[in-house]
Amino acid sequence: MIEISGLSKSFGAKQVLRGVDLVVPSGQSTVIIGGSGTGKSVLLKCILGLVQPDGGTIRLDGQDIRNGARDAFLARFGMLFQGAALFDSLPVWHNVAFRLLRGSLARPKAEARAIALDKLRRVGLDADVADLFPAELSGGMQKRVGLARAIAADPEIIFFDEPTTGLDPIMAGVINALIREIVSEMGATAITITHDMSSVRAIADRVAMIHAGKIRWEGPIADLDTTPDPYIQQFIHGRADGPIGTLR
Ligand SMILES: Nc1ncnc2c1ncn2[C@@H]1O[C@H](COP(=O)(O)OP(=O)(O)OP(=O)(O)O)[C@@H](O)[C@H]1O
Repeated sequence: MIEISGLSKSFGAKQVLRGVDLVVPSGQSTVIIGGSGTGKSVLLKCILGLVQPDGGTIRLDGQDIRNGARDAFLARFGMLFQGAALFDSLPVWHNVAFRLLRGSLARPKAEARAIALDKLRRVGLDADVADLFPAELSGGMQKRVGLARAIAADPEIIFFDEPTTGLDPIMAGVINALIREIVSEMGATAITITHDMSSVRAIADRVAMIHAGKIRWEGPIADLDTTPDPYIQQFIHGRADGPIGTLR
């Protein structure tokens, strides 16, 4: 379980997070929604320790993330970055096995390759893709490779940052279904940032909306459509009129 309480972060005069309180239950898929620039990525970066918050606490299984070994902490996470973020100069299998070839998770090369091939198979890619370079793959295939990389070390917690951006609706559906399957199969805790409402519905057990630096609404996906919260209603229906200003 990840417990975030009173998290705040400013950049210069700009207050991005103003006291975020959120509990992310283990083994469930939580999706974070909110307008552009509301601090969704900053929140994830705070959890990963890539951005230092100004105030508040983040606990993982009861322990403050500032205490304890950094390497061991990061080894528990997997991450699918926006745009897949593959290394162009490395073949696909090497991209997937990246974290298995160095650091605390290092394995012998042959074993790392075998794991990479297994994870590629898991996301629907054949072994003949393993020795290609990322530039030789379509955007959807690159996303799958990014997904295989995110699960390569069997992480307990996986972050998906806008997993369907740039994909056609069918490929987006395939990636959503894969994410859902992987999370259920691995029993992993997932946190996804997305603007894509069909992704929210396909992936989420729980939804949290961030607005004006705080969690505006949080609840099970089944309550999303029926909540009277005007911010949620405006957001999920994509209305220009409502309490969320459109001049940003
Ligand atoms: N390192 C940084 N230095 C200065 N400002 C930053 C930094 N990182 C983020 N910000 C600012 O914090 C705000 C929130 O950014 P963030 O990337 O978290 O938004 P987001 O909700 O993920 O947006 P989007 O949905 O468009 O990706 C933005 O105004 C951004 O400019």
